[in-house]
Amino acid sequence: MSTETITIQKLGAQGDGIAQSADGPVYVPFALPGETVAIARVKSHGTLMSIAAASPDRQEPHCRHFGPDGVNGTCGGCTLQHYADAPYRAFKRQLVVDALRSKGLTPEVDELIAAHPGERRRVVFAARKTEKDMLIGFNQAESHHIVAIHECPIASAGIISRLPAIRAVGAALAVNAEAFRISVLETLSGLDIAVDEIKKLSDKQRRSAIETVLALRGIARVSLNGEILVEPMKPMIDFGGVQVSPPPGAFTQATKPAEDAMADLVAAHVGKAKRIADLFSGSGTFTLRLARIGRVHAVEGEDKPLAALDHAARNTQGLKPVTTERRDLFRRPLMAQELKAYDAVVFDPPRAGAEFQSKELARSAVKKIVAVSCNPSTLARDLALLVESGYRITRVTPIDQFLWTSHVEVVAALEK
Ligand SMILES: C[S@@+](CC[C@H](N)C(=O)[O-])C[C@H]1O[C@@H](n2cnc3c(N)ncnc32)[C@H](O)[C@@H]1O
Repeated sequence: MSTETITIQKLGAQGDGIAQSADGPVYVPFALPGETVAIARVKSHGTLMSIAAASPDRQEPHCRHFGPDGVNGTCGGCTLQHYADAPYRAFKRQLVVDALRSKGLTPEVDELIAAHPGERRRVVFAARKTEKDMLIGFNQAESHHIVAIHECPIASAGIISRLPAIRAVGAALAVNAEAFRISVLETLSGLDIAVDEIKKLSDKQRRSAIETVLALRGIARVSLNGEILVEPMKPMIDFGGVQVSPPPGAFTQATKPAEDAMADLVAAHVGKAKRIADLFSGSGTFTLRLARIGRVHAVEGEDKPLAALDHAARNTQGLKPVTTERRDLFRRPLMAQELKAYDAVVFDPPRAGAEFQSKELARSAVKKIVAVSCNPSTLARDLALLVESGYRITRVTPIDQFLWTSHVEVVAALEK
């Protein structure tokens, strides 16, 4: 390890400060562009030791678990909370601009739709039962160490106020000292808690866990490794005025404001299309809103979210017809021939993007396409395929739902 003083030039795609040294780039977490910092260096990784000249954009962090001096270690989330709002938002927008430019695409990119503290309704906690305590928190960056938390500036008040109940659920289910995960979704009827990575549970322990949960307030459901353990209330979430009960551990957008912003953009881009396909539909975040515009065919790889979506669509008045199809869109994308049935196609794949589906869309005559993505680099690859085949990008909007991180969502509209 060597110690040196360097000047940070920019932030990288993961949010680390990057400085150029004689032997290549050095990545320095928690350092900001323009700062001169002393670092302890191992190869290309620099640990921030002290700041010789701070950026005027450096601000007080919102959380005491933050940074190299974080209480009880450094929580691995929110690594950009010391960056002032305006440059932080400009950095996230620029990630999208740069990713598109790397594929030769130069559309106008909107300002970032901002996220705010207290909006996160979906939080995944790291947990471990010790002899003395039930630890609930977040993993320290690149470590199994759990930074125990009792507050969190990004999580919703409904989750933070129920941390004692979440801790009680963890304690009731933990078998031994192994680390496990507790995913919490705040729903209209209470918390939907999905516990994973606990392998063995005796019948006695199961019964006692159920009793514990039933005595707690504000818990709608607890599931263990995907199976419902106890469900005092059906967890319900609202997709544009339609109530859906998602399966345990189902994908939902992490914040309601970002979900609404994405859904509004998707609906606006789809316009008056009468025949719509919603690919990678999940439990119907976009499908159920789009069903107010035209008939929608929802395609998704998992059974349970589709069943939830189907049930909600069948029990809601005033929607146009909704059909569902379980299909592995990575192996079997909707082919150009099948795409003839639609005026508009929305696709919202996982981080890997939708390369094969984009190739088929590129061969199709679908008039409007809306691409939703949580990964600007795979999005850029997929959009480039569409642009090469004659589609025109009409709007690109970056949206923040993972506050103070380098993750950014994007909604892109295309026409032919
Ligand atoms: C980013 S989520 C979007 C879900 C939904 N559009 C929403 O906003 O809630 C991606 C979805 O793709 C689904 N998925 C993952 N791999 C898939 C595959 N190979 N084929 C079809 N769907 C897949 C996941 O189950 C998940 O529901």
